[in-house]
Amino acid sequence: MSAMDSPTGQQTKQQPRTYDSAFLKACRREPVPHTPVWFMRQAGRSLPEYLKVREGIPMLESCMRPELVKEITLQPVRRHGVDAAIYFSDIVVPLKAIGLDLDIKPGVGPVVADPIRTRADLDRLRDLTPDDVHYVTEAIGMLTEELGDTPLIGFAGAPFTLASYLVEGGPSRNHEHTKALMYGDPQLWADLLDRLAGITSAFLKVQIEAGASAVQLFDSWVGALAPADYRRSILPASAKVFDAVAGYGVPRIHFGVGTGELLGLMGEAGADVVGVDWRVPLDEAARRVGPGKALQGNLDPAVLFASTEVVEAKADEVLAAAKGLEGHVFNLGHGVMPSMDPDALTRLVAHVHERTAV
Ligand SMILES: Cc1c2[nH]c(c1CCC(=O)O)Cc1[nH]c(c(CCC(=O)O)c1C)Cc1[nH]c(c(CCC(=O)O)c1C)Cc1[nH]c(c(C)c1CCC(=O)O)C2
Repeated sequence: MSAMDSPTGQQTKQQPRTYDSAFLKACRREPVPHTPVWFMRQAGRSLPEYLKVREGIPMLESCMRPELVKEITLQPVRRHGVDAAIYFSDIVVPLKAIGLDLDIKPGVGPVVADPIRTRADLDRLRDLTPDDVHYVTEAIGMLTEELGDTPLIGFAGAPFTLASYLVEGGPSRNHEHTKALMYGDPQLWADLLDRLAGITSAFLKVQIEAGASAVQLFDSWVGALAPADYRRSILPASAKVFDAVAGYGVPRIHFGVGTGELLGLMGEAGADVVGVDWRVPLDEAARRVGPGKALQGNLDPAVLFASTEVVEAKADEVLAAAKGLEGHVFNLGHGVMPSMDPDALTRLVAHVHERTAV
């Protein structure tokens, strides 16, 4: 097989269609025709058309049906006119794909039957091969065709956030078992994160080679850690993931919640774009991250429950704080909530486009 027949060859051929999009330009810190907008969790339960196509199909099963994944990924692009699509999946999909016994419980989140806490448990975390997630390659192939010049963002969970679900056995407020392992057995912890970094890298590579134009690494719960612990116990594994996909030249976005004290380190791990939650204004976030990186964020999602005037005024505050940035991708400070009014999101996209049009 020659290089041009390989999935990588296809990627090279597809890249130009999305290359000049506002989203990718902002990620590369180039001038943009308008500030690009997308929303974390834009595909999902805030949309009636999502609920309709998902009816009776469990979450993880829906992630393995390419036609359905394509439809759900496209829904927010059609409805809101966002500048990028995010691949419909979940951070636990690659873990399910290597055979772990886990499920996503509605209203709860990922639940793992047998938590991973000992060295012997590590054997259950085998490497991920493209074959394990053939449905991802298939779905992305169909998606990039339909999306045309709208970029598709691939994503994965970062090693810490995945470890938290695996070690706790489910969602956790305090991450107590996870931290006990991290502090109590640093070598086992490092080996666990290294393994997860390998799985995550392989999963992101599959998405990029199938045609994703950017990737986001979600470390949603890493804000639970102090900077010194992040640097020692997390950064090496996240850096391994970013290094593994550096050669593709697609922008790498890194996001977590409550990460005000970690923004600089998350950039250092190798992100091109650092996602910021609503707690730190973007001008201050830029000081913490330093030069050479774009920022993504950061309207408080709860603002969307206020009146249109309030939403627009708060969005303008975000845009004002972003004024001097090298590159800005507008987003919420965390995901869309299921009870949000989809029309408020559509109006917000139009408002940001209008306000920033050059
Ligand atoms: C921590 C995390 C998870 N999953 C994800 C993260 C990181 C992002 C974040 O910080 O919010 C990532 C994720 N999960 C999902 C997406 C789809 C793409 C998109 O952003 O639109 C993405 C990017 C679909 C989903 N993932 C999930 C749903 C809801 C399941 C359903 O529709 O029945 C969707 C659409 C389930 C899920 N999966 C997870 C949680 C916490 C939940 C919610 C549990 C609940 O309240 O029901 C784990």
